[in-house]
Amino acid sequence: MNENNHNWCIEEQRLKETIEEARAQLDDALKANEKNREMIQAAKKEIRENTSHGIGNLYGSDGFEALVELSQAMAPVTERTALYEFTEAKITKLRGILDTPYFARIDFCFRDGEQTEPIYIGHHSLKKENAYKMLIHDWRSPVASVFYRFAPGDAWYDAPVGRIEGKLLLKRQFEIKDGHLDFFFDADLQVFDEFLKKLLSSNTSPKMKTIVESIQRDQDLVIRDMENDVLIVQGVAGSGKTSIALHRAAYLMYQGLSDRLQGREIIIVSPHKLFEQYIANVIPELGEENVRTLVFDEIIKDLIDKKFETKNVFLERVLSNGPQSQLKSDSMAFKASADFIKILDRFIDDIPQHLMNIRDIRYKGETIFTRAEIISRLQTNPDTPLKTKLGYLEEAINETVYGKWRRPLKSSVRNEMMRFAEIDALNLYTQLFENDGYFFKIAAGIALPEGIRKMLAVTKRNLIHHHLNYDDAVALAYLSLRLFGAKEYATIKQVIIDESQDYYPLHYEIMNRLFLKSKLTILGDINQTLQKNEDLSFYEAIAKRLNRKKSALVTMNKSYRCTSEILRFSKKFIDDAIPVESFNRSGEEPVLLGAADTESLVEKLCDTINQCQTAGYQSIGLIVKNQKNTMVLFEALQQKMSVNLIRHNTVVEIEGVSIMPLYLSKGLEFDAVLICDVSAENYHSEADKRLLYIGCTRALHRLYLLWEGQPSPLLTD
Ligand SMILES: Nc1ncnc2c1ncn2[C@@H]1O[C@H](COP(=O)(O)OP(=O)(O)OP(=O)(O)O)[C@@H](O)[C@H]1O
Repeated sequence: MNENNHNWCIEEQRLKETIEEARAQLDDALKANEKNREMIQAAKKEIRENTSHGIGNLYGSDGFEALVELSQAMAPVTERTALYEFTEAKITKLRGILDTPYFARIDFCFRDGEQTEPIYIGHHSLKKENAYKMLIHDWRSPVASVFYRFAPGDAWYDAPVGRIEGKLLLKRQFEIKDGHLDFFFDADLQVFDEFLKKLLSSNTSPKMKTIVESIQRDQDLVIRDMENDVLIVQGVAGSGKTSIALHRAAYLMYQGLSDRLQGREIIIVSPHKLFEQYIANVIPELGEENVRTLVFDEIIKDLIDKKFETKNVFLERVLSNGPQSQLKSDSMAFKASADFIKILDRFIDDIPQHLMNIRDIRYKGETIFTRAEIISRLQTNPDTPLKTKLGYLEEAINETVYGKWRRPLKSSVRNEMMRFAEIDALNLYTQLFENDGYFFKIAAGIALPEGIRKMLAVTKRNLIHHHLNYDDAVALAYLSLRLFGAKEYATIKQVIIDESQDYYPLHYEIMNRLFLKSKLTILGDINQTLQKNEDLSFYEAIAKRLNRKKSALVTMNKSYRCTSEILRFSKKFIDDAIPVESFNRSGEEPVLLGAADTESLVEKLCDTINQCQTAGYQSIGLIVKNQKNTMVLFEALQQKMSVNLIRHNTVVEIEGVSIMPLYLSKGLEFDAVLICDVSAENYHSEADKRLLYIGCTRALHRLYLLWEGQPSPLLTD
C-alpha cells in the first residue's frame, strides 16, 4: 500500500469512528428529548387538571397559598424546558457534526520525540462519551490557533496555563460533505491558496458566510486578541473586517469557561438594518446564540425618545445634491466634531448658572442651601449626570431638614423648593441656539466653521419648528446622556463597531460614555467614508477619546472579495496612502457602457443583467448614487424584469437582482455589480471618488459601470 492510500485509510477510519460516536450521541440526545417532551406535557396536564393549581384560585381567599403551590408545580416544567432546549442545541450541533465533523487536522508534538496525538479541528467540539478522548476540537480552542497561524515547523499557542511550545509536524485540510471524505491535502501554502481561491470563486450566497475553514493568520490574530481594551482594525475593502467582527464575537462567547460571555453582553454596532440582516446567520451558524446588533440610530432613539431625521435620510439628502446638501454636510461635520463636544461640555457646565433659575432653598425662614452652593454642587463631578446630582441635592435637603427639625420633608414642599429640577434636554439644546450672542460666548476661543452664522440660523429655525435633523439628534443624544445618564448599556462587556470610519468624534464620545466598562473592537476603512475625508490620524483620535488602558491598531491590506481586475480598477478612485493588495484571483476586466438616453440605459442594464444571469451569477447588485435616482431606474426596469427594490425605510431579503442607493450597499457584496448612473453630473468630486470605490468593491466576479449622457470624468482621471 503506498503512503497516500495508507493515509486515506487512516483518515477514513478516523472519520468513521467520529461519525459513529456522533451518531450514538445524537440517538441518545433524541431519546432524552423525547422523554423530556413527554414529561413537560405530563406536568402541564397535571397543572391544568389539578384544580388547586387553577388560575381562578389565585383570586380566592387562599390566593397566596395557591400561588406558592402553582409556582412549585411549575418548577419541574421550567427545569425540563431548559433541559429540553439545551438538548435541542446539542442535537443541532451533532447533526452539523454528522454532516461535516471537522475540516482540519494538526499533529502537534509537545516535546521532541514524543508520540503525537492528531488533533482534529471542526466547527464544534466532540468528546468521546465517558472518556477523555477529544475527537474534535472547537476551532476556537487554544490549540486550534496553531492551524491558523503556523506552517509545519516550530509553533506555539497560548493556553490557560501559559504558552505551550512545540513542533507542528502535519497540517492537513479536509473536504467532507454529508459525512463522506471527498479529499484532503497536506497544507503547503500554494495548495491552500488554491483551496481559498476555489472558495472565493464559488461565493454566490446573498447572505454572509462563515470563514472558519480558511481564516488567515492576520485575521486570526484579531479574532483571538484578548490583550487590548481597544483594538482598531484598518482593513481595505474586502479584507474580511465584517467576517472578523462576527468570528470574534463567537470567539469572545467561547473564550474561557468562567468568563464566557453571553450574547446579551456583546453588541455589534452596524451601519444599517439591511446589513444586520445580511450578517444575521453567521453567529448562529458558528453555534452561538445570536448577539445583539444595533444601528446608531437606535442608540439615539433610546437616549432622546423623540422623532428625528435618521442617518439614511440625512445621507439621502446630502447625496441628492440638493441646494442644502453642502450645508447639511458641513453642519454634520461641525456638530459632531471634537470642537462641538467642547462647546456642549461648556454649555452643560453653564446650565445650572444661567438656564435653571436656581434660587436659595429656604425652610421655616432659614436658608438651607444658597444658590451658589447649589450651583457649585451641580457643577462638580462633571461625569455624573445632572439629574443624578439633583437627586443627591434632594437627599441633602431631606437630611438637613431632618437633622435640624427631626421630621421628614413633605414631597410637595420639596418639589416647591426644587422647581428648577425639572430639566428638558430638547428645551435646553434649543436655548443654546436661541441667541447667537450666547452661542458665541460659550464657544469663545474655539475655531468655528466659515458658515457658522448660517448654520446657527438654520438650526434655530429647525428647532423652533420641532425638526430634529440628524446632526442635532446626535448632539441632543449626547446632551441627554450627560443630563440623565443611561443604564441600559451598563452590562455590555464587548462592543464591536463595524464601518467605523463613518462615525464622528461625537458618536465615539457617546459610545465611550455608554459602554464605560466595555472593551471595544473597531473595524473600518478610511477609504470608504461617506461625505468625509479621513487619514490614519482618525484612529489615533478614536483611541485617545476612548482612553482605555491598552489599545492597538492593526492594518490589513489584502482584499479577498474582488477579482484582481476589479480591485485594480477600483484602486484608481483612492490615493495610495494605504496599499491595497489583491488575493490574486483572476476574472474579467470591468466593463464601461454609455447610453444616450434613459431608455437606452435601461435596455443596456437589462442586457447586462441577462448576461450575468446566463453566466450563473445569483446575486446581482444594481447600485445607484441616491434613492431618488434609484426609484427612477427601478420604475423603468420593473416594466421589463423582476427587480428587488432596497430603500432606506424597508428591509427586504437581498436575493436575485436588487437595486439600491449606494449608501445601503455598504458592507454588502454581490456576484455582479452594475453601477448604473456614473455620469459626469452624478460623480465629479473627491467625495464621489470614494463612493465609486465603495460601489466597485462590492463586486466579487463582475463589474459594470453605466451612465446616461456624459461619463464621469473620474473614470478617465
Ligand atoms: N479568510 C477568508 N476565507 C474565505 N473568505 C474570506 C476570508 N476573508 C474574507 N473572505 C471573504 O471576503 C469577502 C469580504 O469579506 P468581508 O465582507 O468580511 O470584508 P470587509 O473588510 O468587511 O469588506 P468591506 O469593508 O468592503 O465591506 C467575503 O465574501 C468573505 O467571506
